[in-house]
Amino acid sequence: MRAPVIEAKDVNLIFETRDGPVHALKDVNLTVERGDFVSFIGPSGCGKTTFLRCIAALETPTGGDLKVNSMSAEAARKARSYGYVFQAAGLYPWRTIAGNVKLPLEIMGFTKAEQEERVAKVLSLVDLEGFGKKYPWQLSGGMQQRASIARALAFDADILLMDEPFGALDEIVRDKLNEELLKLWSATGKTIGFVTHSIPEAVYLSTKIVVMSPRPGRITDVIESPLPRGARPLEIRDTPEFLEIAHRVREGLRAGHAYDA
Ligand SMILES: Nc1ncnc2c1ncn2[C@@H]1O[C@H](COP(=O)(O)OP(=O)(O)OP(=O)(O)O)[C@@H](O)[C@H]1O
Repeated sequence: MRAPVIEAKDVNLIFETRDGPVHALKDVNLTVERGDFVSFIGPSGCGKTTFLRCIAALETPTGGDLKVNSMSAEAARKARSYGYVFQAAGLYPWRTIAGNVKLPLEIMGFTKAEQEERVAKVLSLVDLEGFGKKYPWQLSGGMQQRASIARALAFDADILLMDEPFGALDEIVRDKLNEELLKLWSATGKTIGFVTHSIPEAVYLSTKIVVMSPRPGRITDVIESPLPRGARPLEIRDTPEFLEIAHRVREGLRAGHAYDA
């Protein structure tokens, strides 16, 4: 049996706002195992980002229990258990690509030689060899996002948290990055938590799809994908198995809305 990396038991998070309490997460129960690729999908406000932020100890649940690598989320953050990729690449324009990727390593006190070695390794993992000396503005949006993935991978955390990393990119670039991300995931064996609004993206990438609904933010379905683990050709999206899972996700999203009405 694979080891659990994320274990959420009855996790609740209520934000106290001026307009009253907002139940961003209600009774969330989820186990993510080592090497899983988990997508969180659901309409705006269903708590996808909040849950990812709880895993990263950027938010604290108001109830329940959340373990990351068998520790509290706070301890896992201190142990540098995860890299985080945001929707916007967020690269510093005054630093080169290598300089951006290196930044967390500088902060963590890696030696210069280790920094160089790791930067070369992760830039090659995201297919950006030869671009280390360029500045962010010299790269396309897709390449910038690959650089931000490299930065999140630089210190070799075994969990990668990605909050709609490809949401702002056009579909062709997104397809290519999805394909590359799956290759990277198979090559590294990382556990990935991935927020998306796109059904095809969630189904194409994931071993587990978590369907969520808003008001209160909650999980309405967890789908274990029968598609093969590892690299998947983009054409898999035309197979009956793929379309069947996509249908189940769509039904889950629709059911969540019905509950809302
Ligand atoms: N810091 C905060 N203070 C108050 N309310 C918040 C805070 N962060 C999130 N919320 C509320 O919690 C709910 C869940 O928000 P969250 O951003 O997690 O949803 P989401 O599913 O990621 O949405 P989107 O797809 O738009 O990013 C929303 O109602 C949001 O307004």
